[in-house]
Amino acid sequence: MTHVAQELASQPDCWQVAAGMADGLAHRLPAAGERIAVVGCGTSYFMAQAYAALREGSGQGETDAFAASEFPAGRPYDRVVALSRSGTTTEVLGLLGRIGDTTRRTVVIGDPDTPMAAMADDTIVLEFADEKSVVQTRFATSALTLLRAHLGLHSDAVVEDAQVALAEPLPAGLVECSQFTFLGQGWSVGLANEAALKMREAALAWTEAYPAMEYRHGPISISTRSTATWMLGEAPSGLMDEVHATGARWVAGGLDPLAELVRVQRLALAIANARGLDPDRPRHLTRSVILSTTA
Ligand SMILES: N[C@@H]1[C@@H](O)[C@H](O)[C@@H](COP(=O)(O)O)O[C@@H]1O
Repeated sequence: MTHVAQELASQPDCWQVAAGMADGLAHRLPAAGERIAVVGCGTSYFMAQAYAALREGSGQGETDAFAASEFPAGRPYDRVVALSRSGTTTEVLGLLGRIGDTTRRTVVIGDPDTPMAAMADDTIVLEFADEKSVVQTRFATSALTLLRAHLGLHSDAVVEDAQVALAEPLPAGLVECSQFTFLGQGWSVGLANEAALKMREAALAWTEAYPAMEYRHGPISISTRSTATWMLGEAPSGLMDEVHATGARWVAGGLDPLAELVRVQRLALAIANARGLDPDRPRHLTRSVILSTTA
């Protein structure tokens, strides 16, 4: 079994551990009313997008998400929350070094013995969710689960949904599709972006991701009979019919969107397998990107 397959399958257990940590860490996570930015690269950025939408939606305070390389200068945040499995990603280190001392730096990382920990005011380590693989699954979803639980938006039902996502057969015929589009709304937009990234990283699949309503404004034009359009979370009314009219396959499930992401991770591995790819050795990728110049 590949590392990524093993790590992917441990997500229900990891989410339970992560959610169980939320109360004990409450004083170290953003308090209601704080103005925060949440940052990361790749998968960690997409988790940041999801968390920002959840926190804003819950009325806990202004929350902006940025790819670490795009963090704007001069914004007066109370706190920056950086997500990074490796704790070594150059763009995150660069921004932690740039921000002024009036902004608190909280990092959520997988490995304590890393440069990011040394640059932070507070380091939350999710060692139990760290991974051997290049392609991230459980670290990112566990970090999001911790943050989601801190907002009071996690329940055991999410873990049960993840178990269902691991046990149920994948929707028939998806492995043969030639193009995949993932759609989300609110916090699941970040998850749709992550779903698309997983399919690219592990399976070299042509994937796109959009906010569900944006899909109607142009991207739907590439839809064909060999497209799969996968909605994470509840679909806007009428969208399924519009997708069906293009001949594409529509996929949607009643699971929590984070558990739906687990189904997509499984699909990515199934496609990698069908194409003879090793998802533990994804093309052109490394576990962490360390650049010689700071973005
Ligand atoms: N190929 C990896 C991505 O899969 C990962 O999401 C990103 C962020 O890594 P980290 O969370 O360690 O900062 O780094 C690289 O780009």
